[in-house]
Amino acid sequence: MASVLEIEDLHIRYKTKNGDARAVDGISFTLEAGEYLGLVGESGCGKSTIAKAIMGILPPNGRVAEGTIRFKGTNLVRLSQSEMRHTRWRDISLIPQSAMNGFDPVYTVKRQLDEAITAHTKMSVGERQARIEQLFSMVGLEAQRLDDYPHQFSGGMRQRAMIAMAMVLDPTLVVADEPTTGLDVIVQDQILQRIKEIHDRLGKTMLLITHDMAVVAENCDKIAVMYGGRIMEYGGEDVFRQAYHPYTLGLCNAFPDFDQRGRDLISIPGVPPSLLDPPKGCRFHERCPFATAYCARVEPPLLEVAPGHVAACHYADRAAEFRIQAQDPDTWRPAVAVA
Ligand SMILES: Nc1ncnc2c1ncn2[C@@H]1O[C@H](COP(=O)(O)OP(=O)(O)OP(=O)(O)O)[C@@H](O)[C@H]1O
Repeated sequence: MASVLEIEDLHIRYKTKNGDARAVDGISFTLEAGEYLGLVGESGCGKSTIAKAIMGILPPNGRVAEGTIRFKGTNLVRLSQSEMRHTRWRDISLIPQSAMNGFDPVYTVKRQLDEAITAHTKMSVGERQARIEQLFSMVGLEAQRLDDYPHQFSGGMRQRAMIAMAMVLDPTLVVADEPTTGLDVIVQDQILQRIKEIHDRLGKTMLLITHDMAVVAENCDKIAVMYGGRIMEYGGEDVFRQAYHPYTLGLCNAFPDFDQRGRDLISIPGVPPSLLDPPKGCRFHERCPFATAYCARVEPPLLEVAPGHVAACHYADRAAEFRIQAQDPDTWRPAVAVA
């Protein structure tokens, strides 16, 4: 049987006045039914672009230049706008960033859920009412709030309602793109908990996009680490526990609560590369404390480092040594000059 989502050698470009930004530059990954993948990486590495391409909502200056996005075997890249409209929400839905979620302020939340059901199904009034009440209960909203307008909800409640909207047509795949942005920490936890419950109880296939390593470590069973438009490391929970890529090691160092070591946070020096003209060789070499001249010249392929675990580092065989050195702040202090 076909995988739920199979992305192969995906390249996405944005036209800008300074040239094409290669936001996604040769990415492949697969999501099997019921998997929960966390896509993590610093701001600007291309995470949201992947979400938009899956949903078929790239902005006008963005395009898939190469590669395929297969949903249950169908290449979404080849679908017409109207075919994609049919797939969106019914088969694949999006939980967007809470700061910019998509309710219309002039209609009640119930009416907006009802319209989504009416547009895609032939349910009777009674069936629709029952479905909406079930969705409200699933996301932890009280039924007496059904007739409220979006502005009568708190930010956290609106995001719960947004999760209900994403689930309204019982899609196979749910993409959550930074779903807790702008919410306070306690509400963030509650929202992530709800999403995880939906995954666990309904067996939904999910893709969670976030820059927060701790969120991915807590929620997801598969992890992809992105940098500069490419995947640097991919696998199960071991991606964080037994990282092979120096970038993953650097990200783990930079996050609080990520482990119980009670250590100081260490940030990765420098900034991510420009995607208008990405560096030659390994995209991370300019910030990597372990890089050599070879890294600046030759791009490392993603190779298996352990069963079900791949990493794109020429020196993955030295990972045990890197893991120890990466815990020393001095390792990350100087900008690394590569001859
Ligand atoms: N509409 C656009 N036009 C031009 N360039 C864009 C556009 N949208 C994104 N980009 C560029 O594409 C790259 C990837 O952006 P994207 O939003 O996918 O990254 P991200 O990892 O999701 O970042 P963030 O966490 O900040 O949302 C960035 O360099 C960004 O500047």
